Amino acid sequence: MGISRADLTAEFFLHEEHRIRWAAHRDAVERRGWTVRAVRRTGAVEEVFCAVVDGTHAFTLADNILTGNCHHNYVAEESYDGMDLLVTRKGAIRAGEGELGIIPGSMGTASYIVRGLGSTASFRSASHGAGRRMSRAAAKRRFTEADLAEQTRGVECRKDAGVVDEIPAAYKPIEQVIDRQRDLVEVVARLRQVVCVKG
Ligand SMILES: Nc1nc2c(ncn2[C@@H]2O[C@H](COP(=O)(O)O)[C@@H](O)[C@H]2O)c(=O)[nH]1
Ligand SMILES: [Mn+2]
Repeated sequence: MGISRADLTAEFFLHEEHRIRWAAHRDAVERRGWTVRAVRRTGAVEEVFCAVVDGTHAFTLADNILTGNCHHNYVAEESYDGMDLLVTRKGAIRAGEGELGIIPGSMGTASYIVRGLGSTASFRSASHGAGRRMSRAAAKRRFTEADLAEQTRGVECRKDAGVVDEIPAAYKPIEQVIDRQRDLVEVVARLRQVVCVKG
């Protein structure tokens, strides 16, 4: 995967020094046709944006925001009003009081790091993402690769027909989805989409 200078805008860069370096080398020759065939150790040290904490699957973002893996399809034994229940979170995350979670938008829109408010009305749960506004089949009928390229402009990601069913317009507006669950979570950080890797 490569990030091409020509595809980037100044807003892409989180660090001022990186923005300045990019601006100074804008006219550098692009090597779009190149293919990575091998990766070797060079001893070079680069600045990174997050660090994994051993054993916990947690990592920190800029400003020391601690976050981590966030499951959204599982069953857990939990107690409510003295009753021991099996809570199934299928397309939902746990939002216990003070617990951190991730609520993503789509390939082209923002993601949110949130902190649960522990609402028992939702069995301490919140949404696991913006959620679909149309099926994968409907998205494929309605949108083209060109629409996908347009809606993911500035994001380094696949833009081919194979992922048109995940086009941003196939999902609900993440800002609205977050707004409508203010009683379940508080926003810790809004993350701007830069790279999206499909597994
Ligand atoms: N940041 C991204 N968010 C995405 C992507 N594909 C989907 N989504 C959002 O997450 C939920 C859950 O997705 P799922 O594929 O696990 O069902 C979904 O409702 C979207 O709001 C993505 O590529 N990047
Ligand atoms: Mn997806």
